[in-house]
Amino acid sequence: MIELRDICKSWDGGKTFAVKNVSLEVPAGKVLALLGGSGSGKSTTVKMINRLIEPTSGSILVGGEDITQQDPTLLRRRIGYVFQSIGLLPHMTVADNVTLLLKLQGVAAEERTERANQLLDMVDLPSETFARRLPSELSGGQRQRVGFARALAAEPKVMLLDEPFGALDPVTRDTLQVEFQRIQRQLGLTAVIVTHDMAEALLLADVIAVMNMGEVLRIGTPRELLQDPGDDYVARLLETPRRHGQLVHELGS
Ligand SMILES: Nc1ncnc2c1ncn2[C@@H]1O[C@H](COP(=O)(O)OP(=O)(O)OP(=O)(O)O)[C@@H](O)[C@H]1O
Repeated sequence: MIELRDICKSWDGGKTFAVKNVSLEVPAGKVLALLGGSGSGKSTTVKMINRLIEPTSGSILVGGEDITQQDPTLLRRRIGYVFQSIGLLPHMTVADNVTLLLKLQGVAAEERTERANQLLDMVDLPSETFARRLPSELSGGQRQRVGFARALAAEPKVMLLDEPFGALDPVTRDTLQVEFQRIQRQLGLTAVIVTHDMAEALLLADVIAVMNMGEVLRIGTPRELLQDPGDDYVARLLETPRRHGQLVHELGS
């Protein structure tokens, strides 16, 4: 469903590379986690899939079609995008934020209201309570749910998520991760999720691509990485969730 072929991105005419020779495939209905430290090229990679950033070289296919042949605005309507700062419009109600794209597409008001209510219920924000609120009247976790609902409004088959849970407290984060997984499976979404958290990648992804300094160091299923990290950096990333799990287990036994 998503294919990156030998993608490079340089911001300085080829002296350095933010992303270097990245090739990845995400089959339909699967979740790929792009995992790595700060500045490793994760966001740049994901933003090239919806043409917020243009690659220096290489090609990207979504649904088998080269995205450079597609109108960026239409492409972005087909691809849901969730990011940490969410970007809700402050003067619009939650319902209007969720269905803004549908309004731009000319969908009638009555149908938009119905769709907003469905989407809000789906992300566990009961519409009778939340639809008429303004973003400023929500908690961070609730705003992030609205961001999800908005990304789902145009019924995308592909979803890009850039650190969607990064700013949330651990309990809200855990709840939203589980809900994302439920919705992703229910709708059969193909997703790329950017994270620097190995535990999150292990829990949510079918395949993990570990990035460092713009390159993909290792690709594998969570099980494959756990059984054979194949690289010192990957092994170190795996140590933290393992050690935390063991410590918690020991404390409780
Ligand atoms: N607009 C830009 N102009 C110049 N350099 C950029 C630009 N955007 C990103 N970079 C550089 O590209 C590299 C990769 O950045 P990117 O945002 O993809 O990293 P990341 O892995 O998502 O990091 P983080 O986890 O901190 O968000 C970094 O060295 C960054 O400084």
